Amino acid sequence: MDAVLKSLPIRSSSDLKRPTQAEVEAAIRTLLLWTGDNPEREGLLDTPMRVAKAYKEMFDGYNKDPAEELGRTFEEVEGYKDMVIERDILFHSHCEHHMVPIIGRAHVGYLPEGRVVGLSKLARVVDIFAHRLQTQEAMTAQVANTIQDILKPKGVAVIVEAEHMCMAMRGIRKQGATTLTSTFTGVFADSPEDQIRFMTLLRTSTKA
Ligand SMILES: Nc1nc2c(ncn2[C@@H]2O[C@H](COP(=O)(O)OP(=O)(O)OP(=O)(O)O)[C@@H](O)[C@H]2O)c(=O)[nH]1
Ligand SMILES: [Zn+2]
Repeated sequence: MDAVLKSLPIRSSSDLKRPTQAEVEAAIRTLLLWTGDNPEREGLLDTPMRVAKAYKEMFDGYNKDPAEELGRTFEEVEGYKDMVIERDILFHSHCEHHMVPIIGRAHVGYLPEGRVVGLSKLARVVDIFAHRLQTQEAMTAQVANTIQDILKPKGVAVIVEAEHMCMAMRGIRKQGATTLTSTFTGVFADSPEDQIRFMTLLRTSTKA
């Protein structure tokens, strides 16, 4: 549990009182009134309950510890010394400013140092951080730094590209604009050559 709390972007659990289901549903009912709709009409009667359930699922990253996902490692495959890259990891997150979706993909690579991790675990780490309120910069750094700290490879490279619905659906209303962020740790941090190789491999495709 301590490890979970350490990885959370919040102060400390003692500062926070988790609301009851009834309190959450009342808050959602207030939001329904804020839209101008009538929470008593038939179609909206169960909406507070459904939204509370949906929030539990969309924000389940607060209850998960990325260290657990990265804890099970395998000995490096003999003879393989190069980068391991999992690209096009699709994710959904929510921006911490407006609580509306961020939709994008993450590309995660690392240079193994003795141990490798199951490929799905890289995507799980992305999802854990995506399922919290985020800025794209923070999420990118959290994914890279967590893999670096727990797996301790020679280096980690993470690139995230995403569309922020708060820029598409409201405010400036620029549909299709995407934000690119990157974090390079370990040997990647000081090696433009490795960063370029990572980006070159990301663009490499054997698909027709
Ligand atoms: N750096 C960064 N900014 C973000 C991210 N998600 C949303 N934002 C921006 O956060 C800013 C919040 O700006 P504010 O002026 O406080 O809020 P606002 O009046 O709703 O801003 P507008 O979106 O310009 O209408 C906006 O410029 C958003 O585009 C993110 O992941 N990273
Ligand atoms: Zn936003």
